[in-house]
Amino acid sequence: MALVNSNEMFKKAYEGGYAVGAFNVNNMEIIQGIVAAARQENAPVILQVSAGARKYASPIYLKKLVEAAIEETGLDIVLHLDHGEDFEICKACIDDGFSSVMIDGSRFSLDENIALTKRVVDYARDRGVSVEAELGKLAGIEDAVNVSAKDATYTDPDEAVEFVERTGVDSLAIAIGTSHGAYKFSGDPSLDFARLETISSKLKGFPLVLHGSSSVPQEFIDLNNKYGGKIPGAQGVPEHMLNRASKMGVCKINIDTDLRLAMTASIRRTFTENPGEFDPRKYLSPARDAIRDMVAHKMKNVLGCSGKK
Ligand SMILES: O=C(CO)COP(=O)(O)O
Ligand SMILES: O=C[C@H](O)COP(=O)(O)O
Ligand SMILES: [Zn+2]
Ligand SMILES: [Zn+2]
Repeated sequence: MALVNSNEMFKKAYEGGYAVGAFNVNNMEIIQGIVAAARQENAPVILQVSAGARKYASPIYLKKLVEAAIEETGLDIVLHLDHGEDFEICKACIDDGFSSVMIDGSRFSLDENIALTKRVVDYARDRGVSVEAELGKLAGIEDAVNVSAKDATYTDPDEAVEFVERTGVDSLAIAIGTSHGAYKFSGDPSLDFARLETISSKLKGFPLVLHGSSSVPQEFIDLNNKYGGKIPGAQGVPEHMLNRASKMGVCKINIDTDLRLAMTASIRRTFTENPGEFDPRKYLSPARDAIRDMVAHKMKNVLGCSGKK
């Protein structure tokens, strides 16, 4: 039981043809729900913290909560920075004891992205911290920046090879049609599997990452809307597509929106069914259970990582 980097986890995932779930955490109940699922499923798990999460909860609280989760569950857990926007935030997280960081230079030119990523890799390597980078641009909302579908660019396979060679990065997030948030497709959902196939065949043995991989289950949309929410027309990545990707060199699959939907649906339900309730424990306990059940379902039926701890 320890805080571990993602290298060994990804090696096993690649060889085993499954993906590890990377779930965004912002508070105690979310962390507890996710690790309860990991323990129940005997599954590897990555807990990731965005810049917004650091701002909301303060890094020290999240770090201590994750340490508590490791101590309580006996699991190996990766504590990962999600979408680090510059060298300084990556360095701060590494210095704070994170075991993995993402440097997201996807908004820069190839050469600038490579230079920035290499700088983080050089700093992280000596400290045993794994580094994820991103090449290509996802549509959707990310740390309050909204990238429209027309500005999204899919990852070029040859650039991906050059990027990995020149940076020495440990994993790479690619753009093949997933996007952040609850509105991923306006028509039929589709991912560019031919592109994924090309990238993974050019980068044999190398772990790829998919961001924006919530499925936005209709069940949660319906529950939210039934109990007073207004989330019409939301659409995610179908689970069978994520399952297919998990067997094609994608070793890490990022999920945040589905946690938000599960948690909010449960809280809305409690409020509607028990309008007199005002004890936070009474609405946060079922919300935590809803997260646990949703994450366990992903591990078992989508990512294929149940039993792979
Ligand atoms: O990629 C993510 C976090 O980095 C989360 O994606 P979703 O918005 O699809 O959950
Ligand atoms: O990539 C985005 C993640 O869902 C994190 O979202 P956030 O920046 O609102 O915490
Ligand atoms: Zn990005
Ligand atoms: Zn992301």
